[in-house]
Amino acid sequence: MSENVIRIATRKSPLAMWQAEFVQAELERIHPGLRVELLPMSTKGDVILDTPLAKVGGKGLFVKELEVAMLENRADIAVHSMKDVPVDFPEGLGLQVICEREDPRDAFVSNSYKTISELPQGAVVGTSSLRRQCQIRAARPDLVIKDLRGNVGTRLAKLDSGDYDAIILAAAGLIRLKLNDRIASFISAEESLPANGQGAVGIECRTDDERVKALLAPLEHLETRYRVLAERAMNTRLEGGCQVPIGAFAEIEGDNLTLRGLVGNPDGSQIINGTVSGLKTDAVSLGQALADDLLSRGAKTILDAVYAS
Ligand SMILES: NCc1[nH]cc(CCC(=O)O)c1CC(=O)O
Repeated sequence: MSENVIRIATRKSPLAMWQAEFVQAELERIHPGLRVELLPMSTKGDVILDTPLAKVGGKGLFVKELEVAMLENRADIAVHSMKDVPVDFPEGLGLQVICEREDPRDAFVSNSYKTISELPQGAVVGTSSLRRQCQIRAARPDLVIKDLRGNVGTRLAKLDSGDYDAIILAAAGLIRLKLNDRIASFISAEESLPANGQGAVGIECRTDDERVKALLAPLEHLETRYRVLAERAMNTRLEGGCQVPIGAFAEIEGDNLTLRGLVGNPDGSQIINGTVSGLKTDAVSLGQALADDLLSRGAKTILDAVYAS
């Protein structure tokens, strides 16, 4: 590989392309003379659209092909939404950089209503996220949750065609695609605790590629790293696949990190909440401690029941 080129493997969805082009522009800005090429590709997750995501094997489906491209040296880096990155990496690959986080909240999107509480009895809400479903049903058991797949544009088109009264999307994706005007309201973390890593972009590369690692280093945002490390550590300790409603959201003030976590069941009839605080440099152990706390207060029973079903 030429010394002056970095190749980015990316999914072809508009949001994935935005994220890859963002990293491309940042790298070219920081390193004059560096050429950054995009290698757009389809993943299994993009192809299987008719089956609920929770049933087809989950988030890893969106990253496998990108990882193979890096291992086969057809690409050097992959840019991911941290929310979609599985906790384990294949041998030889690692998450090198976490970039500054966009708004981590969920967004309420509707052409008729401003907030969840404005929705009439029995209204139909679109989301395929068990985390969102659990928290919405806990607050509003009357609402009907209907599966909603596809990229952001597809989901908005399904809302506009009248299949749903409202849909829930990550605010970050809408903001990045300049679709801010579709956000009827932001859903607070109290109403819907975000998913671990939501709104953050991470960059994966070969662990032995010192040239690429040095070029990527300036894109690192340390505060986001601590937050996402804490959130992911909680998920990892819970062994949370995407079959289980889990929320994890960290915030930092000064040197202090506060992590809120939640485990529930899909119908929202049970939710276990918890919070830990400590030094941001202890992000991983804080995440693990919160997971243990949730497990000891009922999360274990919920997780066992969900996995057995
Ligand atoms: N699950 C798909 C996905 N992965 C990342 C985002 C949004 C952007 C982000 O969280 O960084 C979305 C769409 C959504 O949840 O609405």
